Amino acid sequence: MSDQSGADIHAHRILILDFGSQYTQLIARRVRECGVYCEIRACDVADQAVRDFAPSGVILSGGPETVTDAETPRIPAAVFEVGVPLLGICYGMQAMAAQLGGRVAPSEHKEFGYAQVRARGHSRLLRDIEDHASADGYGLLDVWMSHGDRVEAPPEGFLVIAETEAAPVAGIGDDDRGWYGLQFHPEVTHTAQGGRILERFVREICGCPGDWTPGNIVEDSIARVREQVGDRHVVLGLSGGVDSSVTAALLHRAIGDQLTCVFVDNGLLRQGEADQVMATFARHMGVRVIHIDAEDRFLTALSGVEDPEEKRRIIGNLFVEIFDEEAGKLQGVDFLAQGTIYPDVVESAGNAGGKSHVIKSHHNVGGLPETMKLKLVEPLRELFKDEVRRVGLELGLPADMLYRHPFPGPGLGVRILGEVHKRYADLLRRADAIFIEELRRWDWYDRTSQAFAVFLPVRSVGVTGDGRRYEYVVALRAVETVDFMTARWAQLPYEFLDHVSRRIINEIDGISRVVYDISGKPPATIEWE
Ligand SMILES: Nc1ncnc2c1ncn2[C@@H]1O[C@H](COP(=O)(O)OP(=O)(O)OP(=O)(O)O)[C@@H](O)[C@H]1O
Ligand SMILES: O=c1[nH]c(=O)c2[nH+]cn([C@@H]3O[C@H](COP(=O)(O)O)[C@@H](O)[C@H]3O)c2[nH]1
Ligand SMILES: NC(=O)CC[C@H](N)C(=O)O
Ligand SMILES: [Mg+2]
Repeated sequence: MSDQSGADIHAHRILILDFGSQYTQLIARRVRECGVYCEIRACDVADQAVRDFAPSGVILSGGPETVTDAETPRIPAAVFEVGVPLLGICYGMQAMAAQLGGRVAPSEHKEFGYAQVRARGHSRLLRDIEDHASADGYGLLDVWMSHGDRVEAPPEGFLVIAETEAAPVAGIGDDDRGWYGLQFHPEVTHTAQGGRILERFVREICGCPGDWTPGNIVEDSIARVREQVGDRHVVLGLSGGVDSSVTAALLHRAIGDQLTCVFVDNGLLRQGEADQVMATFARHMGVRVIHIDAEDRFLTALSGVEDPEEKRRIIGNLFVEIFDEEAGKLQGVDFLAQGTIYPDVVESAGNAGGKSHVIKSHHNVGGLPETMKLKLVEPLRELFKDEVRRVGLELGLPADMLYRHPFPGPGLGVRILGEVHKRYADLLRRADAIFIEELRRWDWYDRTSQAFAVFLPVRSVGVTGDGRRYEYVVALRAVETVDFMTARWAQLPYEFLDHVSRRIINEIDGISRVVYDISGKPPATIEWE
């Protein structure tokens, strides 16, 4: 497709081959941050597909396998034949080395986490990029490693461009062909100069101009949606959260009146959510929104159910059942749109390779019933949250909507531990509203990425006035994160926590104790269930 100036915005494109790394999407994201369009394909993609893609460069991801074992993934021959620059990362470099005649072997010296690399300044890839200079003329880089195998000898034509104590060949390069390998991971934020290294590769070495911007992403998504949907109609599950709001704005722009949004009040929403959604979309943006009050249906279906995955499945199924019913009442609806984004997909192990572990079946991915009749439209499926927000700004959505904390589709259903009861949901809604109100008042809302209260169905003794109370416990959770894949607990001031705790216990009969969650992700997750 073309942008307004008529230039083909896909003319320069990077192909990323996925060998099963947890970080493949991060590579894609960093490449896009350089303003360069890219796509991920499985590592066993057909040779013809590589040629058809016509990449300006290819990046080979890391992966869990050992290249010297039998039947482990190999790089398709076409990758070496299309004559463009290559960058192998970790397994990608090891596979490159092995296939081009170098030597790779499992090593006694495994490196996981921080390492310091000595980079030799002569390669085009690493030239002038360093965190510190060493006395003997090497550039020193602070990087992040995760490997047990290593390259022992580079293939012919390659020079060693980086080394560590444990990996004498931590980087290889052939400037003539623009072929490189790095044992460390430039795509993770712990590799301080990683962004620069990837930018050097895609912009300078592959020659991509960097014109892949949020504006172009919007134009491209609109074109794809129009092509997919044609003249049929789409029902969109609109929660009022960031992802479905951006999806709604995008679809509204792409297909106008062919879009109907369905907002489901499942009885597990935040305080005041329904009014807010109807006001923003139906009244101000002129989008058609149907408001369904389904509290009883959800609470009845959840009665007696304690297991979090089971609760997600029930909630996801009911959502789709309701979308199906509403679609049936309208004319010509073939599609269901959802604001699914990449972390929902990877944590439910729904990614292309399917090699990641299931952490939680996010209701909109793993929780979908097999009998669903509607086809999915998910234009944000490959983006991370912060990219979604940039797309939303581009679409003109108000910043206070885009910078709202995310709220999971199963809502309070996974914030009430174990069985869900209406009384618990009502108590939790009030505690949560106090917490959020105070975060805003103390100017902490925008300094945390997600904050909420969790209902613990255990009772604890308290004393108010001279009376005994034997009531429930609420945990407060606040985290800082960029992409919600990893997170730190927020170091909220003690005075603030003290104030919130008092308000919750004093104002809400039925809660006698408040605790603060100090677990990171990993090893914990953001939600408690
Ligand atoms: N109450 C709801 N009514 C209709 N659809 C919903 C509702 N809750 C969730 N969904 C659908 O499920 C998708 C995933 O929910 P999720 O909470 O991950 O995203 P979101 O609500 O759009 O954004 P955010 O992550 O900011 O909360 C939504 O994008 C939306 O399509
Ligand atoms: O739509 C959703 N359906 C779900 O089932 C679900 N579970 C977690 N989340 C949200 O995902 C992000 C990461 O959460 P976790 O660290 O708890 O997995 C956080 O932002 C969570 O709120 C969900 N969102
Ligand atoms: N992160 C990776 O790509 C690891 C590659 C290979 N499995 C090793 O241990 O060296
Ligand atoms: Mg949500």
